[in-house]
Amino acid sequence: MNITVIYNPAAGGGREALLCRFVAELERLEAKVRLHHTTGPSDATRYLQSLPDQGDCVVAVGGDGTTNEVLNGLAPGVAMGVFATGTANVLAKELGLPKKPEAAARVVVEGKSVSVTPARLNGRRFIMMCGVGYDAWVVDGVDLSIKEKFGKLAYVMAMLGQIRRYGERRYRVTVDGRPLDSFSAIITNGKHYGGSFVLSREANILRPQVQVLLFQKPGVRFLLRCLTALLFGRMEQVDGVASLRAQAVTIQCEGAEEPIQADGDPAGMLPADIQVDDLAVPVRVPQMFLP
Ligand SMILES: Nc1ncnc2c1ncn2[C@@H]1O[C@H](COP(=O)(O)OP(=O)(O)OP(=O)(O)O)[C@@H](O)[C@H]1O
Repeated sequence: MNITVIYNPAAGGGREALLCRFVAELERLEAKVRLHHTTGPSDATRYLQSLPDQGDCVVAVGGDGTTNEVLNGLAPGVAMGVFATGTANVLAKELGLPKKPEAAARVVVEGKSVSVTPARLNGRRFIMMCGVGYDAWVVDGVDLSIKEKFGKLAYVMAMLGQIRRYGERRYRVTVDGRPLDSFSAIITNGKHYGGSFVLSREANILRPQVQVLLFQKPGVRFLLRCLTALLFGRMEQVDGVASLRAQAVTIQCEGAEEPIQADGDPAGMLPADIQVDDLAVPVRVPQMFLP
């Protein structure tokens, strides 16, 4: 098996020792490994696009941002693997990927491939989720130096910092042609969010559709109810949260510059045009994986 490993030395504060163990196990399993260290944002995508042959599988070693950049450079038909060394690692939680480097390497070589259909946000692919409103403000508000030192705590601080703003913007979200209003929206491919929290029990990463969660009531008390429900995996039961399956979504916000996040990183500004992609990606998962 020919494997291209893309390692982000900045993800999760750097995990060089884990990378070495991961690569050693791949080689022990007789894989031929080509290793690339990313040099900055978008480097993974550019590097992959420059390769005449990416091999049988490209493995992202990093967090969800690295996986996103690998996904956007992946050639059609090439499988994608993940060894999660980032901060939140939502995709790894969704796919039940092991944390230990040796076990993660075995999934790449000895696991199975499942078809995951990403979606496109303004033309660029994402694999887990994108969002506007509170969700995007939190991603935008993360202090990167705190994230580097203290990991997930940076997200908690950003969440607290943005709570008061919730409800200040109303978005027009058109879900498969149906116009709806919302004070925040998350468009998700999978069930998980922010690590191991379950955002949507309706979502299924193996289905070529996205799940649209709309937060349709304003007010800090409503937001706190939603955040509490997230802790217990009961978001879709909250009165005022709508959960809809969709193929195509547009999001607009009149008269304001509003950020979007995709796979946990800033992804430009509204308006947003989100479409389920035409092409599925084979993703390496454990033999036992069930969605
Ligand atoms: N050499 C580098 N130096 C600094 N940043 C980099 C480098 N290579 C890639 N990046 C950027 O680092 C960002 C963060 O990486 P990533 O999201 O994988 O890790 P994380 O934020 O720790 O994890 P998670 O997204 O799971 O919380 C990516 O968006 C990528 O553009």
